[in-house]
Amino acid sequence: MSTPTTPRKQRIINCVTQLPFRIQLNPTNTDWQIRSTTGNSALYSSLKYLSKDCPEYDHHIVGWTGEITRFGGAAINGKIQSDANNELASSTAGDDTGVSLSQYHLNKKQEAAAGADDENVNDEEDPLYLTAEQMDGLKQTIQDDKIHPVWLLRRNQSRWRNYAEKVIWPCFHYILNPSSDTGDQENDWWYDYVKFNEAYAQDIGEIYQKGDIIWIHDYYLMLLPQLLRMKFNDDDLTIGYFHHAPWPSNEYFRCISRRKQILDGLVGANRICFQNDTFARHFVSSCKRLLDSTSKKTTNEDGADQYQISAYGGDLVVDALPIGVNTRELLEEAFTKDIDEKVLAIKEAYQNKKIIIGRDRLDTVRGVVQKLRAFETFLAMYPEWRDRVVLIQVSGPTANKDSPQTIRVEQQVNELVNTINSKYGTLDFSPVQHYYMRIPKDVYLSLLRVADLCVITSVRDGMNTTALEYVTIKSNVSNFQCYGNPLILSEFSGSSTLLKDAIMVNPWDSVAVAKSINMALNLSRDEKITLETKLWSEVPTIQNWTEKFLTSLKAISNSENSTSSDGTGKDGSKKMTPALNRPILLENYKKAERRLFLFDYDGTLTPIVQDPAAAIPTARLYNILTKLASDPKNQIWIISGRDQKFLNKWWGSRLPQLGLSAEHGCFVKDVDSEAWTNLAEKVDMSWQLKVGKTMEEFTNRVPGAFVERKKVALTWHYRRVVPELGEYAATELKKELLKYTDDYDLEVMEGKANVEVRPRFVNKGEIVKRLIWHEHGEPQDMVKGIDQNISLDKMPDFVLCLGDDFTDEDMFKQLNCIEKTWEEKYPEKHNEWGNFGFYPVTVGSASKKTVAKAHLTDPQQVLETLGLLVGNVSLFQNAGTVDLDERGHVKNSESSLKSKIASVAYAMKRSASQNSVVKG
Ligand SMILES: O=P(O)(O)OC[C@H]1O[C@H](O[C@H]2O[C@H](CO)[C@@H](O)[C@H](O)[C@H]2O)[C@H](O)[C@@H](O)[C@@H]1O
Ligand SMILES: [Mg+2]
Repeated sequence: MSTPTTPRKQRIINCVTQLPFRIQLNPTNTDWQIRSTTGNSALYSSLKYLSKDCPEYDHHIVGWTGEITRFGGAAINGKIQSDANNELASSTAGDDTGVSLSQYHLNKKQEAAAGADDENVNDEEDPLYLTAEQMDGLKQTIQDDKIHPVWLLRRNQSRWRNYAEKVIWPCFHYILNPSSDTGDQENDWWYDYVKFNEAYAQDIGEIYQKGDIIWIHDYYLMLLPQLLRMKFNDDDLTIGYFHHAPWPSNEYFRCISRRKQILDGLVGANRICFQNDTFARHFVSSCKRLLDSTSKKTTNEDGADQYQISAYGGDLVVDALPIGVNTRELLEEAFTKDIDEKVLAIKEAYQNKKIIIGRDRLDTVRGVVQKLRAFETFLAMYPEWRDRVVLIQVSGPTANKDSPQTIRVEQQVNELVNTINSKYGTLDFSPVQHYYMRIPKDVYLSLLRVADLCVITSVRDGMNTTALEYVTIKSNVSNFQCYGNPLILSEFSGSSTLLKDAIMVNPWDSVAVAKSINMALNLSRDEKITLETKLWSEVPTIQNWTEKFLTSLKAISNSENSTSSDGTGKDGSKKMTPALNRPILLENYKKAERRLFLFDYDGTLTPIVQDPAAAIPTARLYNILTKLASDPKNQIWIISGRDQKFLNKWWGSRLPQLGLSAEHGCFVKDVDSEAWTNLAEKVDMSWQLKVGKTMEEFTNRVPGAFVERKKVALTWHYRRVVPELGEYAATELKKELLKYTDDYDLEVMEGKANVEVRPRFVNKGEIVKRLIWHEHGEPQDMVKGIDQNISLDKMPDFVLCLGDDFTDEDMFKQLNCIEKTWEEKYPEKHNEWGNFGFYPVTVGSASKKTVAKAHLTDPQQVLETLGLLVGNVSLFQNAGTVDLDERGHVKNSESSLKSKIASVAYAMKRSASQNSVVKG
């Protein structure tokens, strides 16, 4: 009799920037204190909900420990202490069973503690120094096999935050920092940002199981989706990314120097979700502008807009799902006897006064300055309210509290508070009560309850959870007449599209805000209740948000797991192309005798730029190709859509050793020759008239478009057109052009922001076929037919074919086809890597739809790879992503070696001192 098997629970790996607790060490003994953190309450309550209330999931949390510090207070022995704001830590990690830290982690930590950073050597005063006993203490304290800390123990622990907090965060909130130095500092920050993401990828690698759903949160981890794709190269891998912050307009986003890398990292996800549709749209337009992606707008099951993005040929879904709050728990916590008393006490303190509350972080975007200005205007405009209203403003410190901008905001706030209080206050009453501090949750809840009005004037935020919490509290009918009081909300807050029935204001317009405050305070009870009823129905619960996000990810996972016969997902979209294995390529290159290089030009050897005439080769590219061409074993061909004129100007006249093929195979110039063969000579060209005319008509209607007329092919370019219009016009143009294809045997091709027409019989694949079935090094006769009886040892034994575009797929197909033929014809003649040395490599992301066998991300990586072959670039520089050793140093780097040596030296020093203690 077979025993019934329990179905496997769906595993969720939730990746957050920081675990929901802080780890602190008692300075006087080995006790650890683990406290739940404040802030991020919505996200953490989602984690808590998944861990506690969703038995259908096996929920794992991966997150950085945050800065591990010492604390001054008394130790709490081996117990996790939760504070009022969040209890996740106690709920998920509170019992004393099991061991959460794998030996791997502890070893890592121990070595990190013992080994020096590249810039430092440990000493016992270092707050990061952990003895073996302290380590054991930590091991016993964090006991949960569902929580996976990411240890990043370099001396300067906050380094991991720099790029996210100093570059990304400001830009995402429409703040552009002036460049402070030559860019070196930003480079360092970026380097750490990459390493931070790499560390997560490494740790997830330890726990990942096929079928897991990975959910990544927010802008510290934007490279992680693609890193995981590359790591697992698993068709079943489902990755969702939720962006909690705002996403700026492309005009801002494109100011980030690493903008492409960031997008490239994100598009590894299957679904990317934002707080509202505006952010989703901004993201889509960033992808269109910077990644050349296309998008299709549809609607999701809730009837909201959804975008199907095709980035580098891979598909992903982009939409909005505003986060919610744990309304049930909040109401339970807010309506207790203890808080009743606090509410009464506040009311008592401000008798006969209306209470306006504000709770914001004190940074440049939360609009505290704007709020105070508006309040000042309000008191000036409505003298009748002067001693009848108090504004209780609680401002919490922000992560960037030492930045000059934050310091300036602090000064402005202090000045405004003083001005208002001295102008409109009396000896025994100040109309603004400003508290610059973190307040405990019970105080916060009391304020929400007692408020007659809440004013939120942020100039930019993702989702203002204070707004949601306020509306939740006001939904509860209780004593103290606090039910249904109104909310004033900035139209720039991410929550404004959700809480449509709040009283909307422009925080930059003090007079309008002042009028709104007056109006809100004068609302009748019925009006307030009507508003609140509507608002309350607009607040999402955290449970709903969590479930909706996961349900949509599960749907993606199910559809992609049901593979079609060719082994791809149902829609064929998420078959991942692995990164090119460059060390093996190098080895194969070295051993090969007859090497053939087949290079596409635009988007492969040079980056795509606005103006085709500006896509010219760099000196570095010349150097590398000159070196490559100087090796007699090498034959190099550029097979491009460009015309002869362009290729001659930049290549033929400078490096005649290169073979050239222009206009997708219409014209060919052999290696070491100047003569061009026209393979389209006999083709009827009368189609050019009609096609040209149609293209011109579209050009006249679409500002920014233009026609590139080559000898044979005609190309309609729309890179400079507004993306949505360009795409629409290209689709329409294609429809028109398809009308001519049968009469003239033409092919209409969609390229990168272009539509191109050429005779069907030529394509890049045909050229490749000719070049491979050929005696290596001998001159080509382009008119003669192909001889497939040529012996294998005369044909190339190494073919590196690189291309970025749709037309390059013909080359890859041809290579795959020849490889197959050779497999059958010469089954015994594989090289030592089990193949024939063919490398069809696409230039683009891993998620691109392609028949290539590997990928390089961009022309930069192409150059590095070619540089590697000619010895210009070391393997380490060429690594592409940063490969870390177990202490967070780049693998095989000098600092890694130094750190290892220091670690050994330290261990020896320790054992020597222990021995002397024993002897003593
Ligand atoms: O086969 P390729 O060498 O990749 O050439 C394909 C087409 O490339 C050129 O257009 C593309 O690159 C331009 C420069 O970066 C860019 O501005 C344009 O939007 C791209 O479509 C070229 O102008 C075409 O003639 C080639 O067919
Ligand atoms: Mg190209």
